[in-house]
Amino acid sequence: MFKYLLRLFRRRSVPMILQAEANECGIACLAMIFRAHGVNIGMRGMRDKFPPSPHGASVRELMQIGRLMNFRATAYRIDPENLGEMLSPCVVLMDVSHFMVLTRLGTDGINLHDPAEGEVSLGFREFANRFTGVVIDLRPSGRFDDAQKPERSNVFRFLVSGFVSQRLRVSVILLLALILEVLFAVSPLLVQTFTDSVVPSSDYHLAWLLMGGFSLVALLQLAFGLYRGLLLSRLSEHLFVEWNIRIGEALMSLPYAFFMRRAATDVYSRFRSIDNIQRTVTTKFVESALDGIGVVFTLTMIVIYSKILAIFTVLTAIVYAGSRQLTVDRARKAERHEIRETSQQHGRLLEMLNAIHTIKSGGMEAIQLSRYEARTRAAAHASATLQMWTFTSSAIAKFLIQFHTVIAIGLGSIVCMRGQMTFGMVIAYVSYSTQFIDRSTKVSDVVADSRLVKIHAERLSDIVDEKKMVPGVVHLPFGDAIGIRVENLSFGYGNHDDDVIANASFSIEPGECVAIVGRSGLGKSTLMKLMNGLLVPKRGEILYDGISVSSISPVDLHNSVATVLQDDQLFGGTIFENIASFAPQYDRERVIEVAKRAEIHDEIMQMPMGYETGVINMGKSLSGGQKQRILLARALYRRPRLLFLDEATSHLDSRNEQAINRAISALRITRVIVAHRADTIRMAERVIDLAAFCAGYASEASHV
Ligand SMILES: Nc1ncnc2c1ncn2[C@@H]1O[C@H](COP(=O)(O)OP(=O)(O)OP(=O)(O)O)[C@@H](O)[C@H]1O
Repeated sequence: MFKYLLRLFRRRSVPMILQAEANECGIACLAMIFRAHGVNIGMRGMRDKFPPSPHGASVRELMQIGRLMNFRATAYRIDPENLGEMLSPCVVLMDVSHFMVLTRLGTDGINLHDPAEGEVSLGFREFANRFTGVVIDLRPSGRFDDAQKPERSNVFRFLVSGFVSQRLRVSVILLLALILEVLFAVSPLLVQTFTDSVVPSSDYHLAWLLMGGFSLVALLQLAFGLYRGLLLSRLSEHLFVEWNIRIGEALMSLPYAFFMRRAATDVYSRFRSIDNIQRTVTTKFVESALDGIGVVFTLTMIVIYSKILAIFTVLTAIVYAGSRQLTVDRARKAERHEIRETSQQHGRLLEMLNAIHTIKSGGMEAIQLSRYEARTRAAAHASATLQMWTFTSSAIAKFLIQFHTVIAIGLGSIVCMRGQMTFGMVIAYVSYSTQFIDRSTKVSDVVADSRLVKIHAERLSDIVDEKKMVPGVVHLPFGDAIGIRVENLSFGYGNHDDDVIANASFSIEPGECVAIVGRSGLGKSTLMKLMNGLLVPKRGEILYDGISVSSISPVDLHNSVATVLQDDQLFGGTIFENIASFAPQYDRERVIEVAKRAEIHDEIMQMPMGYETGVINMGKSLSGGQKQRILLARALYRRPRLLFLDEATSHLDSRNEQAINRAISALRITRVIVAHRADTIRMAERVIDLAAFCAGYASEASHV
């Protein structure tokens, strides 16, 4: 009870939670409101509890989620000028279909948490133009489940693990940095000795000695600096490889559903975040690791020389640290914006390249180019804004260093004229204080940059912290063909969307050839992806020889089941490699044998390089029918005991199709075929009409 009251009286500060997918703005806004009221939930928790539909969430769905979380949810239609009646925070619908959280209504403007962009402030007029008038007000209606643990991210552990094998290298880099610090530290003392001892006493011998000493110090600095640079570049290389490979591994262990929800460019841009982190960590963090020690040492020295002058120097450093903190929020926003815009620009370019035939044949060059231009301009503007913040802080740093040097020399000269310091001491003081300012600005930069790096780490968290597939461990029993049993299977793409497959139950005997039919868009490919384990059912089960697909070991699945989907791809490499799925050692005889069965051998032999022909540009150099037959050969190469074919012969002429149908009919394995063409359906021993499952009743299919 006490905790509940405490929560009610606590000031509502709304945390910023960013969406990772285009369709998640609604649940991200709810997560912000829930967190503001003390519920421990983040995007991962929201996705688990309320998986977003690919089409996004409606106002009604968001209200339902609010109620399920013990919040009183009310939706209003309200004019912008009456918004003052609302208690912030609340969810507002902007730009037709984008949800944001309104956090503050002020006379100067309106503050919003935009899950796509971060914090935004809009003038009243701009807000009114973009606001749809729809508001969702959410307030706790009782106790909510407090037992949920706060979501912890594994990104930090992931990043640190990259350094594990580099402990020696990092230690040497730090040691060299320490030596360089010491060498830097003695330089001002040498200058002081020169000025105060050598010049007044005209001691030529000492002068030569000190010159030799200076030169030696400079040479040592050069040698250690070069060696440290070498080690840093090696460390950079290692981190780049290590982090990219580990993220690649994490990505590959994610379920297929993750990739269905994301644009490829979004995932790609998350890999770019690794470059950013690696560059900042190696060029700034590791390099500046000892700047903190340098700050303490140089501060001690300037205090020893003059306490009054030290106050001025420290004040200068504080001004810089303050200015950096003031600009870092803007810089963070600019960084987020830049990532988003650049990713969209790359996306548009990739889209154009992938659809180049459509563009060329449809004469759409100019219109597509103008769409690309708009994205490029937006990305360039975002990049320029980000650069402006970088330039601003470096210009402030340069100004303060220069200003400090001039004033320090001036003040030092006054102190010298008063006889409180020798001229050599003034020079040494100026030198130490400049080093102090230099190091303290670097420390401020590292503090500010760590907040920028956090943005990139959060983006990696989307891959690192996402729930991985748990690989099965059960082995399939030996045999020639696999029998399938589908039990009460239901599946829909979003939590709130209608089920595509509803309560389907049927079985396919080992060795049977079954065609799944139904009108376009009914769910044939979806059923096939469920049956081959790519998608996870919402309810019900799929069993191979009595074993649930999800519990079968991936190796057994790979060895026993092959699938050719409508949009399957070939990879850069030779035809040999593609048919053998890039196995390190493959059986050339078998490649040729399956290519003959897939009716593609003769055409491959007519190519100048035969099976060594490179599949340039992911198969675009091959005709649609040739590509399909190579994909079929690839499936057959693995000697599957269960074969799924989804429109696998749709590009073939009827002669080739009939020949392949004959070859598939002759296989003594279980075959599940999705096709529209009558010829292909006719070769099946049985037809399963999907309409039966979509109409809400399960039926055993009729025999042909
Ligand atoms: N990734 C997805 N996200 C959301 N909805 C999807 C997705 N893929 C398919 N759907 C929807 O699921 C339904 C079934 O699609 P599916 O591709 O399984 O149909 P199909 O019977 O194979 O169609 P076709 O014969 O045209 O290939 C369609 O309404 C489609 O819009």
